[in-house]
Amino acid sequence: MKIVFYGAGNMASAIFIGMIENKVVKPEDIYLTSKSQKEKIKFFQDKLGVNISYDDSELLKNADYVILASKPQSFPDVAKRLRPYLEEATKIISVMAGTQIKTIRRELKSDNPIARLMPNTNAMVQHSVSGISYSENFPDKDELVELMESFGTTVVVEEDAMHNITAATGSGSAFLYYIYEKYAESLMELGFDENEAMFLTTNLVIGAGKMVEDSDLSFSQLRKNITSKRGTTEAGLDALDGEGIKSILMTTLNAAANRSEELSQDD
Ligand SMILES: NC(=O)C1=CN([C@@H]2O[C@H](COP(=O)(O)OP(=O)(O)OC[C@H]3O[C@@H](n4cnc5c(N)ncnc54)[C@H](O)[C@@H]3O)[C@@H](O)[C@H]2O)C=CC1
Ligand SMILES: O=C(O)[C@@H]1CCC=N1
Repeated sequence: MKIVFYGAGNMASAIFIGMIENKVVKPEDIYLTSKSQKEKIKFFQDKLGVNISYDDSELLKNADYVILASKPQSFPDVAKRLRPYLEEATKIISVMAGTQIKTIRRELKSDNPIARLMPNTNAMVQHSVSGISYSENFPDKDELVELMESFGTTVVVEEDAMHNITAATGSGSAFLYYIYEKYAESLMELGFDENEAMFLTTNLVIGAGKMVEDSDLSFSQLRKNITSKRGTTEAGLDALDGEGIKSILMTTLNAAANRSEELSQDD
């Protein structure tokens, strides 16, 4: 198997590190190229044993998969590199937010099989939840799902649903990290110093994550188990509802999904 990553930034590296750590793909099957991060990909070569190259003809020769992992705005440059050497049977997997299959096809000027994948950086710890949608001519879907499940779970969706998946889980962990950041800052306002605030928040997040993973209870039941009648938790939750937590989250998710739609119209 030969898997070539065009782009070796935050998302690509989470994917290939996740794949390698799970031993589904051998480091020697992975090829990296980039534009801006030459030292970083040298580091990946030395640390992980993956291949690196800037020669598109060498990269694309007998490639089974090409992963498009640049920013959407850089895709025209990436397409220019791919066009002369792309072989017919190579499957194209794009993680770019908002870039539609028809745009990828148009820029590559090819009928290659294309799938869009919307993963998240939890791939690095094999916990991405990734949306997948396929072009009509995509063969071996099972092989792709198996590969993508080496770094988490997958859901197959129609391409239109990618905007919502991008908001919900592509961007979703950033929304949660931001809440943790603000939680730690609020603890500092309560009077904890920075180290204490970080220690308390980090352990709270890890503990809550483990409870979600290990317990069969719903989020709502886990919350109820902490909430005493007329107690401290009830007071805090009433304040959170009073501030409109649900509507804040809806505004957040709608803004992200709308941006994905806008990116698809830039095509
Ligand atoms: N960061 C995330 O959590 C997620 C990102 N994505 C998508 O992944 C893509 C990459 O995002 P990040 O990894 O965060 O960006 P990044 O800025 O960390 O990495 C971009 C990579 O593209 C490379 N690149 C740019 N022009 C190139 C060219 N002409 N040839 C080869 N490589 C080129 C850069 O050198 C760099 O390695 C974006 O399209 C984004 O929508 C999708 C899901 C989650
Ligand atoms: O912010 C972005 O556009 C990308 C897509 C999903 C997560 N990061």
